[in-house]
Amino acid sequence: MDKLLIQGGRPLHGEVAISGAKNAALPILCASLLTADPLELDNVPALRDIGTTLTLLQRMGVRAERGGETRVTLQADQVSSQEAPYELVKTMRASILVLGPLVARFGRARVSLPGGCAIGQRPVDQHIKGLAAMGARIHIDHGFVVAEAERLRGANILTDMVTVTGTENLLMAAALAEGRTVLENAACEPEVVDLANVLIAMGAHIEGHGTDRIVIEGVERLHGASHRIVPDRIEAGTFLCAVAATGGDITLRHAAPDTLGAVLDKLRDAGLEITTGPDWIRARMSGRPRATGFRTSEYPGFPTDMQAQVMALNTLAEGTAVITENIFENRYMHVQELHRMGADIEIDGHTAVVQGVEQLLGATVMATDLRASASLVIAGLAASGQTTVERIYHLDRGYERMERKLQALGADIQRIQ
Ligand SMILES: CC(=O)N[C@H]1[C@@H](OP(=O)(O)OP(=O)(O)OC[C@H]2O[C@@H](n3ccc(=O)[nH]c3=O)[C@H](O)[C@@H]2O)O[C@H](CO)[C@@H](O)[C@@H]1O
Ligand SMILES: C=C(OP(=O)(O)O)C(=O)O
Repeated sequence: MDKLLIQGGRPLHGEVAISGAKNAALPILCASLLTADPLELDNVPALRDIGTTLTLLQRMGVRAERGGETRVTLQADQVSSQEAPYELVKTMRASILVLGPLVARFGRARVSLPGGCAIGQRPVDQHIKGLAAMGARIHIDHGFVVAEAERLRGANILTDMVTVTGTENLLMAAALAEGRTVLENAACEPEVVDLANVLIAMGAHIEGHGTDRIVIEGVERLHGASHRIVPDRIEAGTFLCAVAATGGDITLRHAAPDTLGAVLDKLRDAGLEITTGPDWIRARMSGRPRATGFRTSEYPGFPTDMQAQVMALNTLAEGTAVITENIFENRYMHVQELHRMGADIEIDGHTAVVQGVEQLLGATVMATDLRASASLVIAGLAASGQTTVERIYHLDRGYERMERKLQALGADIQRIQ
């Protein structure tokens, strides 16, 4: 299993290109199931999860052709199976995003329940509730969600909580349903907006995307489209945390600062000097960061996907930061690993109290989930001595060869087998 070897203490300098957003690309790849026409995508990130999704779609009969580094063309004109097997779904929970499109276009789906996940139980009951409201006959059969419907009917759906992939599944299903669907308590994330924009380009009638109330007038069929995936705001935030921890001066290219408001606010509070343009962010840091507490919440609040990374920054900060994780019930797996590097963090339920220390010490640590692995890399870049991060397949799920991007910024980091 690959590991990362990091010699800490080097400031970061230079430019880094931000890749397309994982959490936009995943639902948009699944949207290819909604039409027999080609869906041409650009700025698709080269990530483990993208590979898994393409494998899943190809197993169903979707044709997928890569054109160059970041271009993918998909065509679902020869789909032969509406099944998503456990061995793929268990490695990537976002596989549930084929459920809505399969039922909407083919009238049936058999998708494995994702199973457990490091950061929480992450059920899909709201996805099921919404599709049932649209007339799908759904039951759980030996660990699979089995759904059938001659044609989905529009419905008024109020989800019990804000769910990003739940909103996305129901948005895709409603695009081909008969009549009007209203999604209340919908997710407002930029990745949901990007999906809606692709669906509109494919001929869907959608209004209110980006707000908590989305109205969809279903159509008989959708056609192909071309689309460029939005930049990954979490990758951008991760690099900003890295330079805030190591010191230095970096510029992020192909970024979307307008999707990072809450994160930029907190990192400025921590002492990061940030300037932005339409598609770039420059960040300069000298001296020790200041402790910066936050509470995670749905967009546009502080994103849970940035919690572990800003916690890593806080372990080195001057003062005490109080962090509350409100989205997932077990998203502090990185804490025990940060402790191994000398961090002073106390957990009390959903709250973490981080007392900054002068210096972290390099150690061998183990990645437990995607953003936990990013927080360990950030800590290793700032620590004194060598840090080995094990099980970095977690990191590869959501970051495109992070070590190469960091090497280009001057970090001493190597991938080893
Ligand atoms: C591929 C993708 O886009 N992943 C993102 C998506 O995950 P994902 O869509 O899985 O996360 P949700 O927004 O659905 O989860 C939010 C909360 O609702 C709960 N819940 C959700 C659905 C459901 O049917 N029942 C239920 O109880 C979850 O357990 C969690 O506590 O949004 C999360 C929250 O912004 C991000 O951390 C993930 O990076
Ligand atoms: C939790 C995340 O992704 P996923 O929902 O794919 O596990 C993430 O991107 O931080």
